[in-house]
Amino acid sequence: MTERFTETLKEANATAWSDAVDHRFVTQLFAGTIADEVMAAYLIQDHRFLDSFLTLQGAAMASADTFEARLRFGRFAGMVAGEENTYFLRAFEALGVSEFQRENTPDKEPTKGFQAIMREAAATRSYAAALSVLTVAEWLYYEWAAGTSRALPESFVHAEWVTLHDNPDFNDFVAFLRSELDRVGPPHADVCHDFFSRAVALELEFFNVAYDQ
Ligand SMILES: Cc1ncc(C[n+]2csc(CCO)c2C)c(N)n1
Repeated sequence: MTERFTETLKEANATAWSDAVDHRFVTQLFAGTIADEVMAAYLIQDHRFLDSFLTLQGAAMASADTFEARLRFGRFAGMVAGEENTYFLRAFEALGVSEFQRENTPDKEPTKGFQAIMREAAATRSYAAALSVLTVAEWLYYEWAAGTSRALPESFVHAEWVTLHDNPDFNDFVAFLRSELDRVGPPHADVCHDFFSRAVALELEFFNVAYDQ
């Protein structure tokens, strides 16, 4: 049997991929030992990431070649815009992050990098390009979160950040993205490799800079 296209993409970026999935951010998140300042710095940047992510998802929805896919993106966008946004607001309150602090914290480099690559992918109007970036953002998070044998940390700030990325809806969406990219990617392999590998590098940097205070 030939290998899935998405598996080939991941293998081409195996080192950066596993450095991100096994990052100390993940280990400390599960252990509940992550410093509040690190978690706060990460979530301030990630809330902005979510904004550009939703923009790219809109582009994927527009460029998708089937009605089924458009429905699937639409359902997921509703979920992200609803529940997920309330997590951020509750977490900011629990961590004592004020609106003033959020508004006056500059974008870090990987946040800017993600905003740029998402705009770039959307501007290509290519479904395969948009999927390449979205698949990294979802699948990589699925891989670190879906450690079934690990107990959940106590604080909801930590525990919900795990369960948001390990639940049936999310896991199903990751499977959907992969199967779409397997289906439409191969004729555009170069474009997919390019976007995929830049997105993996940005994911790793995104974790790294949460520790720069
Ligand atoms: C840097 C960064 N990369 C990926 C994700 C994961 N992610 C982003 S949007 C989204 C959809 C709804 O959860 C998911 C899973 C993240 N949060 N931050």
